[in-house]
Amino acid sequence: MPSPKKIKFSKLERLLGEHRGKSLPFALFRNPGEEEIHSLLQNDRENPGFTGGDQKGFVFAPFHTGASPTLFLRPDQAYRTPVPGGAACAMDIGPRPDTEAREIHMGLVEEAVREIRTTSLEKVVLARRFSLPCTLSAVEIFLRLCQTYPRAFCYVWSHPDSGTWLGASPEQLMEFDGTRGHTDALAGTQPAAGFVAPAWSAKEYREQQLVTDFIVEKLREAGLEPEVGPTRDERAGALWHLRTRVGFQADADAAAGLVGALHPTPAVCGQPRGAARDYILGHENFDREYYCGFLGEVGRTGPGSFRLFVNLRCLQLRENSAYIYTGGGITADSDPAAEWDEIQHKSLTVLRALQNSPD
Ligand SMILES: C=C(O[C@H]1C=CC=C(C(=O)O)[C@@H]1O)C(=O)O
Repeated sequence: MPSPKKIKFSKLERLLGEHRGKSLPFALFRNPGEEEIHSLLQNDRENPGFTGGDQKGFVFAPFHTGASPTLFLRPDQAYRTPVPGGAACAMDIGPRPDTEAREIHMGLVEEAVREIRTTSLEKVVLARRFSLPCTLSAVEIFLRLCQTYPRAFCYVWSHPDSGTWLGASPEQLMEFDGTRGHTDALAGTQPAAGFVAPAWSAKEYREQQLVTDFIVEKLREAGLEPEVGPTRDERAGALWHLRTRVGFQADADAAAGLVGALHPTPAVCGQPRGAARDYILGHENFDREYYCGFLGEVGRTGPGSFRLFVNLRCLQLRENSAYIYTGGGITADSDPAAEWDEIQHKSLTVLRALQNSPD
């Protein structure tokens, strides 16, 4: 990978304009807490695939490998650009009420709760996709996400084999520096009213604990020693989640193998995983494609290193419209109306960047 050249935003926009004109792959991302945009551009349309080892670049993987390919971007050009200031979105916009969609989602949740109460399925994450008109450019939306969510992993990914996706993810799948790594168990959701963390119910703790237990089990199966941290409240835009960080020591091969073993975790799929995945594929009326997949930079801080995030709070940009994806974990105690409210709240993360003109 060439070492990234520092360029101004206006120059980046020009380069991207030319690149997009030729339908060539690129990824722009801003790491949590950073004030710099990283841009990686590939000069052809080849997909080298994600092979691990000494690879350097950016991976974009689907929820379910059967349906969409795992894509890998080789960075022929790499740039660093300060995030330009100014366009954060106001927080006062809400999703449009949609009675029919609400009924459908509540029906799905009711059916899943029945399944959970009568079978070995413990948790399943059920999602919804909806579209709305959008004429903003990908870069414009990306900037709004960066400026509005300084603690999220914000990205835009564009590839002829996947289309254009954007998001502001609060969830790290795994970070690994060559010897040490960690992964996050993130689940449980409540709307944020101010900066005081909410009180959590037993249902939310249980939903999140399932994710931590799954991660611990996968680490042990890989012969690694999980270092489980405390469970904390985590603010993500206008939401709170519960997060437990699990650290480990590993070599590069073991860490790469762990990515495959962990994905998709019960935070985006369910438990037991096979039954939850079958349930999702059989009941959701759309293809998740890259929603609930993972993405991130590979090989930047050394051979075998990576920093991967779960593709949540995301959208797919189409011609003059956007598909928004949002889901939530269903357990035996789930209340269908509350689950609907939860996914409506989650959709606000990207809706704000689409609907609100910052001018
Ligand atoms: C599946 C999503 O969120 C996951 C991550 C955090 C909290 C979640 C929850 O409370 O259900 C979900 O597991 C989504 O945002 O579409």
